[in-house]
Amino acid sequence: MRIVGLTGGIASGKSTVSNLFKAHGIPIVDADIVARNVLKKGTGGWKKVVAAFGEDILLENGEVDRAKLGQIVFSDPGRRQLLNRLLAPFISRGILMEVLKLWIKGCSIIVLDVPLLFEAKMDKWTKPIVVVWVDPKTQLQRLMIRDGSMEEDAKSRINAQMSLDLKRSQADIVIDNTGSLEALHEQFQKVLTQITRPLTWTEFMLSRKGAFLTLFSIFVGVAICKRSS
Ligand SMILES: CC(C)(COP(=O)(O)OP(=O)(O)OC[C@H]1O[C@@H](n2cnc3c(N)ncnc32)[C@H](O)[C@@H]1O)[C@@H](O)C(=O)NCCC(=O)NCCS
Ligand SMILES: Nc1ncnc2c1ncn2[C@@H]1O[C@H](COP(=O)(O)OP(=O)(O)OP(=O)(O)O)[C@@H](O)[C@H]1O
Repeated sequence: MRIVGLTGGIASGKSTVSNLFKAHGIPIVDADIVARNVLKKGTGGWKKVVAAFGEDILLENGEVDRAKLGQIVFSDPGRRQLLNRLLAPFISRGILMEVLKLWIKGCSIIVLDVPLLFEAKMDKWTKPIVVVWVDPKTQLQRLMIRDGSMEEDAKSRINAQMSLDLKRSQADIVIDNTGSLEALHEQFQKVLTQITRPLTWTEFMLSRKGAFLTLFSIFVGVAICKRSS
């Protein structure tokens, strides 16, 4: 199974791109949805977060007040690291379960849409890594419009993530989403062709599976030679 990593910055257009993958029948594992599920009332993640942040972050119905928790963690790096540390094991486990389900279903290619793919060191699970890049001004504008947020709040959310330029430098494939949706669709078609084509022999040999098969063949070959000598 090929696991494609899809990442970028907040409001850079990951969900827009992942919807295009979905429309082409490619299943998506969305880390934001997994993260929401592991913070639902009564779950292990919820208990840890309530114990660390206190009941003040709860709504009357006992669910986490996401807007309130967001305000706390996006304005305080220490509190954000604490939240990340508490939720990371639940989120990785949740993502792994979703991947396993799709593997059991026999999917040959899936896309992991993870905003913090590099920050959470999940990049090693995925190949190729697609980064949706956008210029900083457009990113800020789109974020403020989408969330109806003030500039200061939007900036603090952008600054809570690794810089988009650094993410771009670590990508296998970059989608520049600064332009129109039509321009995005055009780039997407090329990316789709690129990631759905079969691997060349060299790419396969350089992949982990290829390296494993090569080592395994050498090992079996040596064992057979030893037996027959
Ligand atoms: C702080 C929370 C409650 C705010 O909820 P809210 O509904 O306002 O935002 P939402 O979850 O939709 O996230 C929107 C975007 O914020 C960014 N973001 C979310 N969490 C983080 C974080 N810890 N650090 C940096 N950016 C983040 C992502 O780009 C995400 O797509 C929520 O984001 C959360 O629980 N974050 C911690 C879990 C996490 O790491 N999620 C990212 C999945 S890898
Ligand atoms: N090329 C585009 N032109 C105009 N608007 C766009 C374009 N691409 C995305 N948008 C809009 O920008 C906003 C952010 O896009 P999207 O929600 O896909 O980002 P995201 O990276 O998934 O964000 P998050 O990290 O918060 O989940 C949305 O309102 C979306 O409709």
